[in-house]
Amino acid sequence: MSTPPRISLARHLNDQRPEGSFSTQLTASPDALDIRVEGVGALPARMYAADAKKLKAVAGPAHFGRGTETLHDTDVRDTWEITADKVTLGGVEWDATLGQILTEVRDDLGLPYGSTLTAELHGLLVYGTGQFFAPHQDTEKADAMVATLVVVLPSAHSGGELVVAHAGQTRLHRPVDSRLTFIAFYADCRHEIRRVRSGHRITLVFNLLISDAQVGESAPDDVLASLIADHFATPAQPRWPQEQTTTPSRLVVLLDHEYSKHGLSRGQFKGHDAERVSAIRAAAERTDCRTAVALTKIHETWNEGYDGYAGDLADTETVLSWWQPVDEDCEEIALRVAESEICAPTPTVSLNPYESEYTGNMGNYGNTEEYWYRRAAVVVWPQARDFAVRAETDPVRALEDIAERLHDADLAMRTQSAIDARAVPLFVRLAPAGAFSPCLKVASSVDDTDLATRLLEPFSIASLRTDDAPHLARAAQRHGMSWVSEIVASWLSRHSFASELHDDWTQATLPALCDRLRAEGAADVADLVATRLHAMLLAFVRRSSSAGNPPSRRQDGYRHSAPTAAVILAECDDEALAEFRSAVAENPRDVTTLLLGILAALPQDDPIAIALAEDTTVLLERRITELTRRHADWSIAFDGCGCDLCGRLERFARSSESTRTEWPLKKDFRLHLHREIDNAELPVDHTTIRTGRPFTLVLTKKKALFTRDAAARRQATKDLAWVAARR
Ligand SMILES: O=C(O)CCC(=O)C(=O)O
Ligand SMILES: [Fe+2]
Repeated sequence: MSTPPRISLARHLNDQRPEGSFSTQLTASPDALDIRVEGVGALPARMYAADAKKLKAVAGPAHFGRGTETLHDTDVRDTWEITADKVTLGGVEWDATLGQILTEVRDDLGLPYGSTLTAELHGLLVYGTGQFFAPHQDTEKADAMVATLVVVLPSAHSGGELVVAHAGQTRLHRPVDSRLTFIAFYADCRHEIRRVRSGHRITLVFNLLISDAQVGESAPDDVLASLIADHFATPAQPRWPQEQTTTPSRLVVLLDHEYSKHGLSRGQFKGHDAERVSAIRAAAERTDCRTAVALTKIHETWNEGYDGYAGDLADTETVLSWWQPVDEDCEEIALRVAESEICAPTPTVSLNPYESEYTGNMGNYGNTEEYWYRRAAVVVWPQARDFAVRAETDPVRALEDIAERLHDADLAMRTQSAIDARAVPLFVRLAPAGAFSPCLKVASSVDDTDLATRLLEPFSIASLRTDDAPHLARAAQRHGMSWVSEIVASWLSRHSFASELHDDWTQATLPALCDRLRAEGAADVADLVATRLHAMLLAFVRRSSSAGNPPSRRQDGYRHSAPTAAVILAECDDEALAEFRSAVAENPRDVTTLLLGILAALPQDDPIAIALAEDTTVLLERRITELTRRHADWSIAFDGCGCDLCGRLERFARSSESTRTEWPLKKDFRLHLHREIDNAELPVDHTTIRTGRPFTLVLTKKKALFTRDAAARRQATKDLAWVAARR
């Protein structure tokens, strides 16, 4: 199998590695610098134990930073510190000497030619015998801080070496006796001050700040450009024999140094990262690709080696957590990238993880070690796949972007979104909150009705807001009324009619949405939405009234959906109202609960309220008559499922004399009757006597039937009076 282009690319970038290093060491004559310390006075060019003693007398124990905290712990850092405000640097030649040193440091570290470094004194440190600073990274205190500069002052000592590590390499810095020794290193490199064995190590520590650090233009690199083009043209290597792979959507080139978001935004690249970034950008431009700077989180799981064998990489996951495309705003994202999209000139394993975890005894899996890293990266993707790449990274924003551009009726964009088959299925899968409006905007602007359907179908009515009205109107114009009708039907079908979401949407949004649609000249769309909901309302009434629906559940449903029904009826025409009235007349069971709720939700003088009040009155009067029970009348209204057994139960229930009956019945029949009685909430005791074959079902009417009906009658009478008072 041939080498994947991304691997050749990593090798190529390594070959191109410029001379820039992660640390450097220079010296100057001690005469170049005069130092005064408050409380001590001028320091001699060469210091001895007595000078160190004086310095310690005005110094405090040094602290170190961890996250946002400042800590003191002599197991981590054991040294004396004099803060910068107590130290004055001077000398006729000092500025010139430092300026020269900083230019050399810039070039040695491989920082862009043309950029300027400035040194900001952080403090003066005194390490006595046994003192040290454990391995650590310096916090980049200012946005522009790229490196740390240490000036070791002439003072005899042994030990106290400064060791700097980066990307698997370490370098040991020992000062040059009787000179000022300048050691500079990138602030993200781990470094330590080894224990001082004798004498005193005395240093000045500076933060190095960079300005004018824009990445320079690189001469186009033909090899790089053709490798990038190959990467996007070559399907990923299959991970198992039959795997169907596609060509990668992006290339993620991992950088070697660590950066803050701010540093990346400002293009403050360190060492050979700077060259790499500019070379990649130049090559990307030549291959019609776009680029972004990004931050990644990498999680590696290693199987532990045994018997001296190295472990192997069991699993790795890389997530882009933040990015900033060129000339655009930055954005927090969360996108998993495939291994086949990653180019790592420096392997992640040779860097320092920010967290690690060892898991022993994993049964079959052996022991594993897990590591987490943060790495900066440059992301490259073909202009032609811009939409798909952005859609995956941030679907909502990508759509908004397209929607914006479509607004200008940009024909090119229109065709692009229409043909971009890679992206649309993604929205359908994600249907993220917030994507609805941009999807609707796009759908209202493309001629491809099929694409419009695919974009909008996955959503529910709950996503449709009043502000979407103009776009819905436009989409209706473009794709036709039967298209809107289908789309609206599918949005509405996502929730059942009396569900909370449905109710909330109808009550909060429907009236204003219909108003807006009418104002936009799309009354037909408003009517369509209202008609669809009206049809759902009628179906709900029919469904609710079925005999199998327990009365208490039916009443609850009616009580809940009455305000929604009122809103729907208010949007409908006379014909629709007439239909509703006849549906109510045909399905009278408990429907007064619905009607009373609707009346309560409407103003008294509303024509709908007036019409429905009439129906309510008729139904309540009829109900009061039904509930008026003669003394010792034991009849109970019941209609069963229509089967013979239910017929027999109905005769028993409706009989005004019969109060108890015993039916020897097989188990299935008994079960059916138990269920029917419970469902209808009949005031009838139903127990089984478990003797003989078959067992006997005993039905006994409960006295509660009299109190129950009396209470219902009182309530109906009250309701009737309430309706009358409103008229
Ligand atoms: O003392 C030094 O040389 C450097 C100390 C250091 O690493 C720091 O202040 O962060
Ligand atoms: Fe440090």
